[in-house]
Amino acid sequence: MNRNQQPKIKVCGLTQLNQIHELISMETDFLGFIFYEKSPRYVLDRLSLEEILKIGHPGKTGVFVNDGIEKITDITEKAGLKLIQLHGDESEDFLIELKQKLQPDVTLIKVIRIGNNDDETREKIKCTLNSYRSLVNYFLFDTDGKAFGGTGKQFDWTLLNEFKIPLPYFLSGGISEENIENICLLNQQPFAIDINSKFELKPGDKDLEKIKKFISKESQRDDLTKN
Ligand SMILES: O=C(O)c1ccccc1NCC(=O)[C@H](O)[C@H](O)COP(=O)(O)O
Repeated sequence: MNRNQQPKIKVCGLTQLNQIHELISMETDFLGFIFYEKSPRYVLDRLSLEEILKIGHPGKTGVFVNDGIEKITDITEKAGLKLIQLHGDESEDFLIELKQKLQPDVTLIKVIRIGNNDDETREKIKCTLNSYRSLVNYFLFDTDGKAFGGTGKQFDWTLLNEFKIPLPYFLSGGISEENIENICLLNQQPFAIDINSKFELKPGDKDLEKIKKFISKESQRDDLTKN
């Protein structure tokens, strides 16, 4: 199994320690913890900050939606987060201030939520890519819906082919074993794939067998590409 050439895997919405340890043994690259209280995957309903701190993994990612700087920096420190995913409408000024308050080794991901395939969406993507490219390490494209995230819905990936994406990016939004086949249609391959609700028994309770099969299939895809 060689996973060097293919997108990395992020599993988001984790709430159970036994599942987290299994995912680490499967070499999952990023573990996503949701600190948005309105999410059915709100991690602090199930795990304490001390428990998250004890998880030794370089891809511990905290997902925040329109939170204040103090809350984000406090949780980042107490939970030992390595990446922060900003999933709301955080402004550029907010990001500048946040970066000043965080340890320099914390990685930032700016989410771009994509709605309809129309000119308004194109403008939003273009503006966000331009304005945030020097402020963050990665972009993450997700589907815009009634909820901020975890919608289980896919956006029109072909929209991404209209842009030169200036940073490595995470592809997200309703990714499943079926639609991942279409990743080959993307001109610029994602740095990572973010999976969530399509791999759950119920919100926050992951289907580990399904994830294992997905990871193994992705690895085979890479091996086949090289043969
Ligand atoms: O998953 C949530 O409940 C959630 C709520 C609010 C903001 C973000 C949230 N999830 C963040 C993620 O990175 C998800 O993996 C992403 O939204 C894709 O989820 P899905 O469409 O279910 O695959």
